[in-house]
Amino acid sequence: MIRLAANLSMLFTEHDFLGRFAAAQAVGFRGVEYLFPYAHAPETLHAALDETGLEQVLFNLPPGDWEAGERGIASLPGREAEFRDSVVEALRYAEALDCPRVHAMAGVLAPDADAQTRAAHRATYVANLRFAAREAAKCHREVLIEPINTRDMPGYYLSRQGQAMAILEEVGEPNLRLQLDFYHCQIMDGDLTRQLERQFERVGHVQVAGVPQRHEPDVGEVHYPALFARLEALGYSGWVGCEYRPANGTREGLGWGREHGLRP
Ligand SMILES: O=C(O)C(=O)[C@H](O)CO
Ligand SMILES: [Mg+2]
Repeated sequence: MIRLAANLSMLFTEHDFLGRFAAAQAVGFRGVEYLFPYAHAPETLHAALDETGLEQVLFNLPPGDWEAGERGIASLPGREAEFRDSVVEALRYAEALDCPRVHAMAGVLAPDADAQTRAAHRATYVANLRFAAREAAKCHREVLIEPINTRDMPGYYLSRQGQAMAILEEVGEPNLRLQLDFYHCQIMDGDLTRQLERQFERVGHVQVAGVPQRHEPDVGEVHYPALFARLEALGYSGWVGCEYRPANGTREGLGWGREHGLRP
């Protein structure tokens, strides 16, 4: 059974953030994910989950200075203390919201970075992720890494599936897992079904969106019914985050999810 989670950073934006929880529940979503919880007290978000019966399935660690263009700090040399604090803060929220997993964004690498700089980023990334995974293991949480396409996020440090698998292998912590966003995977690597099969044991979360416009999954070049069928055949028991920008209003574009419990 595919369990769909509404990404409240992209869906239901016709409502204010806290109003999006009820809007998602009303059309059949059973879980929610979003970028960052930190603008709200944990108690406020917990109340929104309680009132709707929704599960919190994912959110991101603090990303550095998002407004200034930072997209995570996990691979940035010299920011290790800040990263460690961000792990503690994210896990505080994860425990308060009963959220099983958090995503550590890698950060951006200058396109002209030399080999020494690239090596420093990798070493920092591996050490930071090992710290994060070990801290998360103390409260039975998972930490995820997600390859993100460099068309949407130029210079993002982690952009390829093979790169992510090598990092997971090098860090060597069982609760460090892959956030497989099929949208990014199609843009950067393609071969979606085989990528899923190859990496399945390390997949901690899945996200979907149409390619190339990042609208609903049934808009664009990816045939998601085949991927959903493969996920079920493989026995995927996690969540599928609906991380897309609706082509029109959120409710108008939910027809694709009827067979997965959505009620447009
Ligand atoms: O960009 C994405 O696809 C993500 O899932 C990140 O968590 C937020 O940028
Ligand atoms: Mg994603």
